[in-house]
Amino acid sequence: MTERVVVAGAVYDGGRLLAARRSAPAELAGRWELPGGKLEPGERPEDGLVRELREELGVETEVLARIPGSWPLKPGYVLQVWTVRLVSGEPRPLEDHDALRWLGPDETGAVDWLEQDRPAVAEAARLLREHGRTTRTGGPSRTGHASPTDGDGHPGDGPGPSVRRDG
Ligand SMILES: Nc1nc2c([nH]c(=O)n2[C@H]2C[C@H](O)[C@@H](COP(=O)(O)OP(=O)(O)OP(=O)(O)O)O2)c(=O)[nH]1
Repeated sequence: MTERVVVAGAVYDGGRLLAARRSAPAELAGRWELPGGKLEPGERPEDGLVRELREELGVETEVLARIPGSWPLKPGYVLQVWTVRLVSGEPRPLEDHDALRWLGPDETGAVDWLEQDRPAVAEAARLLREHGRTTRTGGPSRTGHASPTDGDGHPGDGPGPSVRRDG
């Protein structure tokens, strides 16, 4: 049996990771996940992920890199995860979710993730922490500009509530 792939995004913006709380089905409702959905037959994973994030959250995204691994879900389905950069739009819980949260790399333990998402979330947080040390990702960049190349950056200047500057 070929397994069907569920593609999910570790969506980054302003040095934080997006968590989405499922509203359905009943057995998953209330638990947090990386947003995404089922890949259509013949669809490239990167294309499917951009499509799902547009449908579910109303945002445009750019897929960055695969987080190595493949995690079993319900029988016949596996989860694969990519890091994703938010390009434009403000994520809204349009489908499948009833709440969204931006979490700093040291805050990912604040929500009750689905078990199957935990390894990818841990790796996404690690990458975010590592990346945050070498680039200025502290300030929110949800307006679409993502080239913090000049100026001092002052990562704490923006309204982002949960950005840590240490480390
Ligand atoms: N999107 C997503 N689904 C996950 C994750 N972890 C996990 O167990 N799942 C499960 C929940 C669902 O049973 C399945 C994904 O289905 P979905 O309902 O999000 O997919 P979809 O948007 O394509 O919806 P549909 O075709 O069923 O209408 O995988 C995750 O991190 N992201």
